[in-house]
Amino acid sequence: TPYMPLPIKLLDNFHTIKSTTSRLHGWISLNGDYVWEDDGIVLDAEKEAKRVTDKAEEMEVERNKALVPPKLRSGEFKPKQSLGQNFLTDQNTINRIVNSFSKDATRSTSSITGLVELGPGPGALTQLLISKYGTENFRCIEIDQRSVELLNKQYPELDVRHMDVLQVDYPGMKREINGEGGEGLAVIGNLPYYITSQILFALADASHQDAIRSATVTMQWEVGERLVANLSTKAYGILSVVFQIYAETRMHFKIPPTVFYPKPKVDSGLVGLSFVGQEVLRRRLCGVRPRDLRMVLTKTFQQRRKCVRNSLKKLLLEELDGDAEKVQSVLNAQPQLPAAVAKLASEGDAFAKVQRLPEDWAAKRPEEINPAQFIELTRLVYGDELEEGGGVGSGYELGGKVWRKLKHGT
Ligand SMILES: C[S@@+](CC[C@H](N)C(=O)[O-])C[C@H]1O[C@@H](n2cnc3c(N)ncnc32)[C@H](O)[C@@H]1O
Repeated sequence: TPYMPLPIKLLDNFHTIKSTTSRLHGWISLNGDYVWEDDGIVLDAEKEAKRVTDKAEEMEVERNKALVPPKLRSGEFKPKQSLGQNFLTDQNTINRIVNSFSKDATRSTSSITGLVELGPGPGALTQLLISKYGTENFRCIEIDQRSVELLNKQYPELDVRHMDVLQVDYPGMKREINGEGGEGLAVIGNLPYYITSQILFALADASHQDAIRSATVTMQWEVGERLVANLSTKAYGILSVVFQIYAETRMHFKIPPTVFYPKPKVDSGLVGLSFVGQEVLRRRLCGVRPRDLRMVLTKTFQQRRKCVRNSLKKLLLEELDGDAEKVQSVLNAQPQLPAAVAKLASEGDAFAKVQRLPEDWAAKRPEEINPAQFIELTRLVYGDELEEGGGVGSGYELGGKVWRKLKHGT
């Protein structure tokens, strides 16, 4: 259908087809049909890819021209500050957010099979999402009864759930839409900023069970900066470490206060997260338990100016029943990577390649330790679930609620 998202992944494949044989074997048209070389059609792959992209964007612009953000009659829907209600009023920004969502959600697969909007409010994003994806596989989560009523009236087919976004059972919702073992959900939302971190941590937990594939969400600019922060910067902290282990993160663009009503006092950013999924996550953690990682991160970043030796000493004393000698020997250890991680590193895996702790790790501050190294630091303090032969122990659960218990902002 003309409303199908552009199959970016398929276009990637399409390039691959050309590069391996230096001749074009096939191409994909806008409606998802393949045409094979055998059909007698030979095209310039890059030109065709560009043509398809341009055409899709042109159609998108045309289609969205008819849309305007919902106008609320005065007195009908007074924004509540306590619920973080800052409504989008600019259709161009709405289009850009939804376009970024489509890209994030189709990075590893060609189509979106289940989507969830967090906090639809009066429906600025909802309207465009329905026009692109329909209502069947779409769920909205909203705590404000007024919004639920408004959306029910406007889109009777749409499933709007009147509930707290922090109580969503994502694995259950995924099963409901896509069945057992189906694709993870794609999440979108202009979030209520007062619970941003908690929402994100709940998504990380859900990704333990492959319930979430991607999230494209607005947040306060500074929080977004923390998610994508590089090592040794002021913004680097728990959010950076967790989400750079659990996902690929990207800052799509900055959003000024002027496109919201009422105008927030801060700049916003649209962040895209593509969760790596259970299999890659298990490989990255290689037997380390997420709840232990959480403890190490909390202890070290609580005292971000202190070196790791000092901030972990108390924790180690507790773990090692007060045996100061053992604590010293851990703090002086030069740990090797587990064989499975070393193998990945030697094969060029970008994450594993930087996973080994440096010699002077104990003298470093937490902001100097990269996300992969935090996994090794946790292994050192708490051990892991690896068996004799180096395999991951049976019964090794990633966990249901691990991250979401963290206090907001830490
Ligand atoms: C920033 S507004 C976005 C509204 C709309 N999507 C837009 O872009 O114009 C955040 C929305 O989240 C809703 N909300 C706030 N706290 C919530 C919670 N705990 N659970 C579910 N929804 C919540 C608010 O009622 C509001 O509609």
